[in-house]
Amino acid sequence: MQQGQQGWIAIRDRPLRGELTVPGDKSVSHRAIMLASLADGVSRIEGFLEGEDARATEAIFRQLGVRIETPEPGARIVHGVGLDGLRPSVQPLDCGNAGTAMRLLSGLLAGQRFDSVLVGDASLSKRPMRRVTGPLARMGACIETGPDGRPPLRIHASNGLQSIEFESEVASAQVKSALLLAGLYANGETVVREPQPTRDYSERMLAAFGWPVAFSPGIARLSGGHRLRATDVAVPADFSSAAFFLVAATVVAGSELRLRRVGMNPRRTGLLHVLRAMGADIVEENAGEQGGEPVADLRVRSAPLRGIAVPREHVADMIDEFPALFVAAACAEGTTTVRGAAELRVKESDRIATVATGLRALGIRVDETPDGATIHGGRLRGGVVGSHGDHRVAMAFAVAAQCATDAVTINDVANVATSFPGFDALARGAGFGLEVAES
Ligand SMILES: O=C(O)C1=C[C@@H](OP(=O)(O)O)[C@@H](O)[C@H](O)C1
Ligand SMILES: C=C(OP(=O)(O)O)C(=O)O
Repeated sequence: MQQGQQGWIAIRDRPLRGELTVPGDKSVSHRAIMLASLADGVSRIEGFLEGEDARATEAIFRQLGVRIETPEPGARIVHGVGLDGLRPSVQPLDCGNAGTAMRLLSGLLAGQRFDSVLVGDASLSKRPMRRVTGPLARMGACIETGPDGRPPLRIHASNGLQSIEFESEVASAQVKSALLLAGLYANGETVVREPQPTRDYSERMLAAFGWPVAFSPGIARLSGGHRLRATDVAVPADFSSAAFFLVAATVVAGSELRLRRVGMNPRRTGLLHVLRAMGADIVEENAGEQGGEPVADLRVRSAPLRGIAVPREHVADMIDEFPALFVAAACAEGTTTVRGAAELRVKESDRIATVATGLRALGIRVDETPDGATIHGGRLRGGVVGSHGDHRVAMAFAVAAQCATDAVTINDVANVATSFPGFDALARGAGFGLEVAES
């Protein structure tokens, strides 16, 4: 372990058992703070993710003059300032590790009558921003990027935005949401079309806050000139956090876990279809609704997996689940192929390369392609892997360790707190062998 880094030593312990609730959805938490801040009136958010990414968004809105109270952990009371009530910040706005914060804010701040600067951590500072600044410029926004279209973003005061019809080349909810948020401030109708449908939380939540928005899979449209009305938001548990437990309980023999009240938005549950096609035993129970989102308890029992070709139509619906899926594929019999997932190369790390490198270190053959990989299932052995500062890669290797023959040391895991604070304790409680090691 490198000096000053936090890591894990993970080892197979016992079958995973019990019931657990994973923390609130990150995508919904970001959006709840944003829309509640721009609304007229006071909104209460329940199930807010107490992770660094969502808290970065919260801190930014405080900096922009919004009063946000924390009556108890996981709850927020947001005193909305109305569409034009934000105040400029002299200090840069720090998005930390959160691509969602930076991209959505670029659209929202492009409509303000003041300048803003958005910065991020080392990982976020390497991620591409032209995908949002390009179309926003067509709407009349003036945004300077760092070299090569990377952060920081200097957003100049708006002189008024014009709506556009935009055909996105990448399937990205962040791009779509940035343009819709800019569209709140634009003249006319903003239309976004996507090559594959992506998560529709912005559209659903805008509608819940009373803004007329028309959307169906792959297209969203709204016009400027309305107001947002304060609304209470109940954030469901994050499917992407549940994913690590779905895979772990599937691959560790003798396991049975129940994950309570997991968000089941169909644009998020691609992994469920793929794991089932590989042979997983996952049952949905108590299906219901929470805050306008479908939720269900997921009961998962261990089952042997076989490799498959992941259908391309599921890729966008499981874009954050590939580190976990790669581990499932490593434990499966036969080969699993992933294609059409080049977006993985521009996440918190290059997730194709970082997961492939770690799996190879644990004895698994992985052949990379520019837009995916072929994973040859086999016997995982112990070893040392790095997360490359990527929360989902760290958690995926904690899962991999539960079916490895020896201990796996996972370096650089502090970033897990961005999306899943308390993962290690929850995982240990379910039966993971997982110790924190500090150098
Ligand atoms: O809109 C969102 O909340 C998100 C969209 C996805 O990113 P892209 O839009 O870049 O695919 C996803 O990877 C990210 O974790 C959250
Ligand atoms: C890609 C992710 O988030 P973001 O883009 O917000 O950094 C993620 O959480 O896996």
